[in-house]
Amino acid sequence: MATPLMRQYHRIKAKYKDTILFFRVGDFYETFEDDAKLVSKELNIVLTRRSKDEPVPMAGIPYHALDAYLSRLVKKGYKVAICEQLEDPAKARGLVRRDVVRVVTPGTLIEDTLLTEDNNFLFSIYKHKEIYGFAALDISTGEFFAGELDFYGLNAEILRLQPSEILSNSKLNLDFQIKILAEEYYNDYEKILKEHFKVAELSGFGIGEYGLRAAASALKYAKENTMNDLKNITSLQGYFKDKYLILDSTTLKNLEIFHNVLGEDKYTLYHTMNKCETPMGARLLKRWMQRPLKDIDEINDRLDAVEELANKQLLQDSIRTILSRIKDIERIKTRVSLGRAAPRDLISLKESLKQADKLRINFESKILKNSASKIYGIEGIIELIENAINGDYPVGEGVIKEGYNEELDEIKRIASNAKLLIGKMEERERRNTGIKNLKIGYNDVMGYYIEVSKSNLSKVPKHYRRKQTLKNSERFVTDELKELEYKILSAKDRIYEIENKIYRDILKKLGEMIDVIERTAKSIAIIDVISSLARVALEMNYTRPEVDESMDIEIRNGRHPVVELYTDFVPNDTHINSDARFIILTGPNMAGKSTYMRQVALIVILAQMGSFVPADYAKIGIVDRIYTRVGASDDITRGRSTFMMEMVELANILNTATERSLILLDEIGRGTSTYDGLAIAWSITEHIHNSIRARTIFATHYHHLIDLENVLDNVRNYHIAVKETQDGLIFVRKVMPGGMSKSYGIEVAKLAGVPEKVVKRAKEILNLIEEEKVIEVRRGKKIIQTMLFGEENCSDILDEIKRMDIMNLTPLEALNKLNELKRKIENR
Ligand SMILES: Nc1ncnc2c1ncn2[C@@H]1O[C@H](COP(=O)(O)OP(=O)(O)OP(=O)(O)O)[C@@H](O)[C@H]1O
Repeated sequence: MATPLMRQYHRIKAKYKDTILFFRVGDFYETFEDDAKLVSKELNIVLTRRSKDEPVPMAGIPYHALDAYLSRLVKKGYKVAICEQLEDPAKARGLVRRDVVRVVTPGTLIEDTLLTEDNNFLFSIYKHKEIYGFAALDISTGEFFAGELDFYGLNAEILRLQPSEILSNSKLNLDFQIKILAEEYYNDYEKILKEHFKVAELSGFGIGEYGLRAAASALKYAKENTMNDLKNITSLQGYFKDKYLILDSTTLKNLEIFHNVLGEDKYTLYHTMNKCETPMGARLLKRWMQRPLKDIDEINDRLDAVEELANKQLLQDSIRTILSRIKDIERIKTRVSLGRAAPRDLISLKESLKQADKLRINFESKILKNSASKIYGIEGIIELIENAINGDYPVGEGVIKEGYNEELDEIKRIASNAKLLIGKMEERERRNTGIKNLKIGYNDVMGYYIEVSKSNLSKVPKHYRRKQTLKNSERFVTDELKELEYKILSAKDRIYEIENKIYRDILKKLGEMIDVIERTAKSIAIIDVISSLARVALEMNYTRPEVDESMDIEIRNGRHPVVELYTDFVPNDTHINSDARFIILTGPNMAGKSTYMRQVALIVILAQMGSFVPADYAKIGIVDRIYTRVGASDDITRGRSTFMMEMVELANILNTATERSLILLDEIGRGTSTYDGLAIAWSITEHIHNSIRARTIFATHYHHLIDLENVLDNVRNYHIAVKETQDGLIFVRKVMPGGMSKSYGIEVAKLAGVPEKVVKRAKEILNLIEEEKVIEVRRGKKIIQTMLFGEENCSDILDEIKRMDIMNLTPLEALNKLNELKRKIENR
């Protein structure tokens, strides 16, 4: 028979079946039964039994360690329901009332200790046929946006945002863990959104129905789990992909924008460019990098701002000093509006706003001017916190400043008076009784007492009442002492109550000014990003790019922003325009082909996000999407071969690229036979050149492809020069016009330390192949297959046929001639 406590547990657990239930019992959060087994395994804590009579598996954690354990479970993707005691166990009659106050899921965190500086997105998907409505909500910052995408776009958006939790109305073939939500989360979308945003019409959002459904589900889910009405989420932005340069997931990966090939954060474009001083700035920089712009005016506005700060180093320095003193007020704002901000938060907010005030500088450029002008109305907040908050003290124990509330001050006066009187009383009683070591002490059990040592007991006056006998002394109380004690203790309770009420009021008042904090946080973020871009521009010697509607990508002395940090970098030029749209780039392995192609793409991305670029000069005709087909990595998880992966990616490029896109191809067709590969590479080049007409750089080993320059108008050959010396190859890393008709695979193999014998033999075989014009050599047999590439190999036979005078041949002679020709061909 279960005890009442376990019955209560089961009742609550039944409502939160899909979560781990943390059940508060005294100073512990306990888990029971299957939860306990799981938790003990995942957190490596002891699995015990509740009691001998009730052998339920149990594992508990001390209440003060909650956040640390929570964070570990949530990181592993678990949902945890926190069940609290809703009344003081000392005062409860019978079983303490308990209920769940919050369900913690990875995508709905607000606890500062569980969050990193990065955004923490909850992502929701509503699939309808081929349309994917989606919404991304970060309740820790209040950011919320929604839109509609196709499958590729959806995938890219997920990769970009790295959400902590993904919800969906239906099963999807994605590489991410997805939680299927009931239809009701999506169906009531009109009601959910209208009520939350207090609007009569949803059309104002400019977001399609499926995007709205996804948004509603995210909001409902977040509200349910936080058990909060999430007033901090004040707007829903439309996500319109036409506005941005699209970087799909493959491209983000290949260009190492946010993660390098090893999946780390360092040696990435973001890491290089992020010199932001505030978390708000760092998050915004990431957003700008995820979504470079296409609108020339908007890009130039950003560039103007970067230029302003890049040119004024003193101003830049002082702005950065100011920014470095600003805390994450975007997150504090959220905690204020959720009523969860701690005194420390308010102090940080006040100090940050004081700094923000200094950013109201007379800027020249539009964006900076605009941002500075939006920092206003902060005095009220600063004043309120300054007047009310005493310091980082616990609420109820002195957090409210003297002079803020009369009633509180009065009670504090009474309490401190009583304390003073007790202090005086000690003196007086020593005098009156003549007991020199008489002491007034305090403990939680007895309250105030007068302590007299055994040797002085005879001097104790009659009105002292004995309370406790210790080894060497006795403790007494008097009516007067108890009266003073009552004053002090009841004052303490009152102070606790009043301070809590005042504190809540302050949070409420701040909550009413939340738009001021939000506006200021946004301005700070923008100023921070601009100053970060200006700092990089200055430190790394970047230049302002020209951005226009042309088809040009003209770069002089361009550099790879990341590789240049750790090598002696050789800058290179790029000349792409409407006449020279398709670059075929040849050069041996290790020459720097991939680095060069990435460098071009990164410069385009930087330019369109409004940054200066690593080059002496750059002119970029707006690009609408960057495609990359780089390197070969097996996608073992999906069971696709390297070649298959390559073709899937190619299909995507060929089906969706436009004339405005930039395509980078590295070694197409490597995973198949040489003929196949060459044939595919050839026909893809023709197709992109003739039909898609996108700007393209194609790095290849197939030096046969350089012949295409003669056939296709807009193809240009370039190669990366190497020097051949007696000791082998030297890479000079210089991109030069013209194709390279030789590949240096064997030399590179030698450089890599392949044994001399193997290298020598490879050279022999290569000579054989080149002399005999064969391309396959099997098992030591010399010649197996004649190369039929191009007509010249049979030209002597063709000449012979041309020369033949058929009219003067007898049938037998003709037959003999035919036989002879056949034998000739067979012998090749
Ligand atoms: N312009 C440059 N200046 C200095 N070092 C460079 C330059 N370009 C590339 N490198 C260095 O050369 C190395 C090889 O470059 P990369 O990977 O681009 O060669 P690759 O031609 O693409 O080789 P593969 O065909 O084998 O993939 C890189 O590690 C890089 O550090």
